[in-house]
Amino acid sequence: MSRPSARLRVIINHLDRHSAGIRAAPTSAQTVSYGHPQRLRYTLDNDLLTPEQRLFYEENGFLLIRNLVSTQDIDRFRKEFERICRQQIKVPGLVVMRDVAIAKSEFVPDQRAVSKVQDFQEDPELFRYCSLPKILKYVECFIGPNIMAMHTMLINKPPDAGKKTSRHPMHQDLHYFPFRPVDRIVCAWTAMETVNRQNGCLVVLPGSHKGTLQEHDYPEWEGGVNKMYHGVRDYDPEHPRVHLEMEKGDTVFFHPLLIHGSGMNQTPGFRKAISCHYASGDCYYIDVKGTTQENIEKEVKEIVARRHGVGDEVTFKDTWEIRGRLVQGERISM
Ligand SMILES: CCCC(=O)SCCNC(=O)CCNC(=O)[C@H](O)C(C)(C)COP(=O)(O)OP(=O)(O)OC[C@H]1O[C@@H](n2cnc3c(N)ncnc32)[C@H](O)[C@@H]1OP(=O)(O)O
Ligand SMILES: Nc1ncnc2c1ncn2[C@@H]1O[C@H](COP(=O)(O)OP(=O)(O)OP(=O)(O)O)[C@@H](O)[C@H]1O
Ligand SMILES: O=C(O)CCC(=O)C(=O)O
Ligand SMILES: [Fe+2]
Ligand SMILES: [Mg+2]
Repeated sequence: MSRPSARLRVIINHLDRHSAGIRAAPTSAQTVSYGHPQRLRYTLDNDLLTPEQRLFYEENGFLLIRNLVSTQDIDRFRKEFERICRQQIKVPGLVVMRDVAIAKSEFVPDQRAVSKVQDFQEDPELFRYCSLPKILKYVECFIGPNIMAMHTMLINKPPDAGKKTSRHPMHQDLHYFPFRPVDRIVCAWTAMETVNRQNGCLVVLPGSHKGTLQEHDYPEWEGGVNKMYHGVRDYDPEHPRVHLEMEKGDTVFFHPLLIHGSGMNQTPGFRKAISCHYASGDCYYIDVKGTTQENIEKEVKEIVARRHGVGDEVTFKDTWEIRGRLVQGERISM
């Protein structure tokens, strides 16, 4: 763990004074002085992040890197997504999801109705995203050199059909994950076009990663909620939040306890983003029995049972072990 330099302490003071809205860095330089190096808990020593960036992640639970993924790469991901939607290729293990407002209507589904594809680890073109050296260099700063890609998504948030079902309730991604330690997990989420309040950008509660995993359940939304879109149970809409407006290629890295969601898409276009959740190859699986994660375990097992006609022999852990792919270093205990 590095010793904060004099420069770092200057930056902390600077952040204190200037981070309006976003929670400032430690309230005094003392809290990360030489005597307390353990304060840097969420990032590892590295040559990439500036002290400002490192402290920002420590304090806020996310870090936004502008213009990280190239236009060429994003255009290729978009083309591949379109091929999947047109059913020109079939990807083993891929989950295609339609918005609940469309799935539950008489509407004849066309490719435009796909709101999300998940688990594209067997699609070499989309999976390239998870192995991009530019992304992995950042991921390593949070979880170390052994890197597993655990969960992949391309989110195609549809124009809201009028029931606000395009929203994603505020949640912590750790709710879905039966592995630990929590600080060795990180999400990379890249905007595939401009994302703003109009088309439903990410909304985050800065600093919420310092809390614990909360109880999650379906929010009581009149217009319905998408399958598995659990939200934190006692969501306080008064909590200060930050809208992450991003341009094509901008990438945010965030901690799995950070409370986040996304607003409704009030534009006629589909809002696209691609993401991957990474975990260290030396993370380990936990049994979620008796924890707040029991409800999601049950739901996942029900879906697996229906889709694959299997019973209790497939565990929650198995569903993750099968999906995980090593992208750098060693797969030790995952
Ligand atoms: C960090 C992680 C964060 C997250 O993972 S957030 C949550 C991510 N979402 C997921 O994991 C996706 C879960 N979705 C799925 O597994 C599938 O899309 C789902 C819901 C099982 C549907 O699978 P399909 O193969 O399309 O099956 P189907 O068309 O025969 O529909 C079966 C029943 O499901 C319903 N359905 C489809 N899409 C839905 C939706 N978006 N929300 C709620 N219900 C939905 C559909 O109406 C049908 O219901 P019924 O049996 O007719 O009553
Ligand atoms: N009861 C709830 N439980 C969990 N999450 C919620 C709840 N109500 C709203 N949210 C989530 O809070 C976030 C903000 O939603 P909201 O629609 O109020 O704002 P927005 O559309 O992002 O921004 P704007 O203020 O510009 O409309 C979204 O992620 C939304 O899904
Ligand atoms: O792209 C979005 O709307 C956020 C999705 C998300 O947070 C998730 O699926 O876990
Ligand atoms: Fe999420
Ligand atoms: Mg709104």
